[in-house]
Amino acid sequence: MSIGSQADRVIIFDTTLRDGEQSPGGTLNVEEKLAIAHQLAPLGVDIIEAGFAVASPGDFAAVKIIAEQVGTPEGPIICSLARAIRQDIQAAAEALKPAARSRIHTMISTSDIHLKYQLKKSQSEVLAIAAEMIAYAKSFVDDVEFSPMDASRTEPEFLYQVLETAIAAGATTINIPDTVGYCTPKEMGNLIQGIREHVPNIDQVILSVHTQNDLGLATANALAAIEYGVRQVECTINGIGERAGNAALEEIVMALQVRKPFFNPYFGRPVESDAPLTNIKTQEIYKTSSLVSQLTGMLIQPNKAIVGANAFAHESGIHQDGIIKHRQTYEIMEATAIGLPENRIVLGKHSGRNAFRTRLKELGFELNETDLNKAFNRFKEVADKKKEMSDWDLEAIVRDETQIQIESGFQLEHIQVICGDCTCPTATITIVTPDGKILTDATVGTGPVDAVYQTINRLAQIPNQLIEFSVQSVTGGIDALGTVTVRIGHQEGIFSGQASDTDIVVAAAYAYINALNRLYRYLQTPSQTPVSNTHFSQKA
Ligand SMILES: CC(=O)SCCNC(=O)CCNC(=O)[C@H](O)C(C)(C)COP(=O)(O)OP(=O)(O)OC[C@H]1O[C@@H](n2cnc3c(N)ncnc32)[C@H](O)[C@@H]1OP(=O)(O)O
Ligand SMILES: CC(C)C(=O)C(=O)O
Repeated sequence: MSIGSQADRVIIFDTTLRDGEQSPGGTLNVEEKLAIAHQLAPLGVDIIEAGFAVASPGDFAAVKIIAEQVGTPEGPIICSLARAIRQDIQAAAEALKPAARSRIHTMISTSDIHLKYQLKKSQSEVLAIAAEMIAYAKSFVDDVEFSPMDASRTEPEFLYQVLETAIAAGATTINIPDTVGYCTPKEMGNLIQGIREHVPNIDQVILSVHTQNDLGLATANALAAIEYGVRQVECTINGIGERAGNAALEEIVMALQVRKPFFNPYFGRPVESDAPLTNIKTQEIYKTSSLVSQLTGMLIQPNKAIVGANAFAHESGIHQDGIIKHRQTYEIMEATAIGLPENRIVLGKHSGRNAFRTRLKELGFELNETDLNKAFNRFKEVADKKKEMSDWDLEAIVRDETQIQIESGFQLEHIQVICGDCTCPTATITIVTPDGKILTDATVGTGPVDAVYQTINRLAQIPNQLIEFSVQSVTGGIDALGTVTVRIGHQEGIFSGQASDTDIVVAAAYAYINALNRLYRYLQTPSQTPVSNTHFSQKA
């Protein structure tokens, strides 16, 4: 089957900042979105869906500043989502104005269940709205993407009709969302094939797919869609997103890279062709993944494909033996391909700034002198307690020491905790309040962390609910750095914080203070900040 005007490689549409940000508790503020967008550009994504401009003043500001700073003529296309509603399209167009190349992505549901219960509209009404709103979006930008939401559960005949109408109205990309992650890969293939056979003008546009991960099939479905001629995939870093998330960018890209001979024929190329299948600079993957995890507070499971801590680790003897004899016995790709360093020199308390700087550079962190010095001092402190510093320790340190600074908030001055099996866990804590007061208090709790949190609550006086508390050991060993992630709830919003230390009670205190500071900042300027806010990881 010909793919007509479709691209000769897979266009990577990154929606980390829109659908990814819909992860409960994983939302981002403007500075954080901008920091991620600045990393998505060198990663080489073709399109950044920077947000949903109409959703909040914060999201509008984020789309606008990303359009200004990242949407340069050489940079990616900047996109905003919009419902098929004038007000949404106007907001998107306005926010996107500064971008050299911009796209409005408008969508409306097409499945019977959505029409009946959500939109309360008939098929003919939806058809008319789609045509009118695509034409309206076209009056602002040439590049208009249309998504029939819940496409995979839409009656095929109606779907074909909507798509034909959307293309006639001026859509330049047609995106097929498996909104509820319901498809199997075979069904996805049939769905795309059906569209390509029954929508007469489909070859005039780029065909795209958006796969959700409810059944853990998002990447498989995206790859199946590619086999059937889709030339744009919508995906997110680390696969984050609404509910179980989206297809992970790093999985799709590395599958296309590692299995190029398998995919080449679907692009009409000889099996052995070496032409790239995406524009992604894979060496930027690891760095991007860490940044997204850090700023969203969404930890990466150790066994996550490509970017998990265990993805390139070999635990068992037979595997280690094979790896020593010949790497490819148990590795289908090299860690360096995603930006991890090849030779891991051991850093410890005797290491100097140069080795430290070099290793950070290998890991993808280029720090200015101030940040480097801060991180180096912390590195020395931790190295005094730990024999060996792993790459993950270094990342935790850089994460803690170099993130975007909170302008105002509480600071933890001192913490002392007494616990054991014959005493009441007691925490004595001193904090500095945002207006400079130094306050000290002590409280008993059911355990050391409970005592710490109760004491901080008495001092800070900001009511909230602890929703999640998790500790992750950064590396193995008794002296490992522990990273604590905390999520707290306050009315509609969820705020999270993260911090690392060799003492997990200390890390817990800093993580909690970081989350509280997010909440505090939100309470100071609610209209400036998204309703559901995110973590902030800072250890003073
Ligand atoms: C599958 C996806 O990921 S879609 C993207 C989902 N992302 C988000 O929703 C995040 C941002 N959303 C928001 O901030 C808010 O929901 C807003 C600003 C968009 C809308 O807020 P509100 O005006 O208060 O509406 P609310 O969210 O309660 O309900 C959604 C409304 O949009 C309508 N709607 C939903 N999708 C569409 C669409 N594609 N086109 C037109 N109308 C739509 C619904 O029918 C409902 O209308 P109703 O109030 O007349 O029943
Ligand atoms: C807006 C669309 C593409 C979406 O996110 C979905 O349907 O899941």
